[in-house]
Amino acid sequence: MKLELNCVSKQYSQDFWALKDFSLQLKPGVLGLLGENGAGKSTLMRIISTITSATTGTILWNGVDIFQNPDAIRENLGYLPQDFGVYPHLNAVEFLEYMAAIKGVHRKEAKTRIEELLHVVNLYDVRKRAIGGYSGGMRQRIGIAQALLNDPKILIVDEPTVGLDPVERVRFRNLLSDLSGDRIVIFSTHIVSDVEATAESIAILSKGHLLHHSSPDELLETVQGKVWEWNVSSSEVQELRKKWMISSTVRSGGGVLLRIVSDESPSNDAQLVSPGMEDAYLHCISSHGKVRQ
Ligand SMILES: Nc1ncnc2c1ncn2[C@@H]1O[C@H](COP(=O)(O)OP(=O)(O)OP(=O)(O)O)[C@@H](O)[C@H]1O
Repeated sequence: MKLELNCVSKQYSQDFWALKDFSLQLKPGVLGLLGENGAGKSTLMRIISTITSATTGTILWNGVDIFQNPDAIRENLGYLPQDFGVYPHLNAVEFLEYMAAIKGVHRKEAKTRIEELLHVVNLYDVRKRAIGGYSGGMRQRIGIAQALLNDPKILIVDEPTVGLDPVERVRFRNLLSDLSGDRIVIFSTHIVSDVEATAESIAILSKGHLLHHSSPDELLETVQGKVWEWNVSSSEVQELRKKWMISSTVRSGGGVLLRIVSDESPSNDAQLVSPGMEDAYLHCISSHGKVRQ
């Protein structure tokens, strides 16, 4: 099972490329697609889902060109878009039956599958309640259930954790991780901690360019020996921001504990500390700061 993206680009206007020469090979497991707002994540996901066409490049699903032959990927695809809308008056079972009909899943098969999926996403007990009364996290879980109706080999979820409270976020990313198995799961987010725990590989996208693709450990390795903590007084912080890349500030005692990503020690008083994923992401984005369309 292999999804190969070769130099995929999307041009929206004469001088604006939302995606430029994006190349990646994907195998089963969770890919965390990390990038700020406007980085091009949704554009990429819509292209893979064959909803939007690419301007140039190719995507091969098990060797078959999906732009020439979109059905090859569509029948293997589950997609949860960012702006997933539900029918508030339907209950979970009615909604999933409706979605199964649209996807052409046979009625009898759909019944068993829906029952099974309601357990997987932990909504079985509330299956008869109107979806309009569900919390944000419950809605995202019904969204995942609809994306899984055809037991897809590729599951694409676009910023599913936006608006979820911390408990629901953890529950949702654990669910994605459980679902990966022999599937390719592509999970986009701008929240670093979302991908840290669940993704087998992380792709960092910025201004339409793929900046980095590796395992989480390899990404962390890029900032090994470059993360420092330094206690300063709060009046110094603003000035230090101009000079150093500060990944976090924490009030401590009368001062502020800065976390700085830098090749060199910012001060004799600074201490080298273990890097975190947030530091690595920041380092990656800023060291490619000159990337432009
Ligand atoms: N249909 C469109 N026409 C013109 N520009 C578009 C269109 N869709 C997206 N864009 C622009 O392309 C860029 C990438 O958008 P995209 O939605 O792919 O980013 P994203 O990483 O998913 O961001 P977000 O997290 O905000 O959804 C943005 O600057 C966006 O404004």
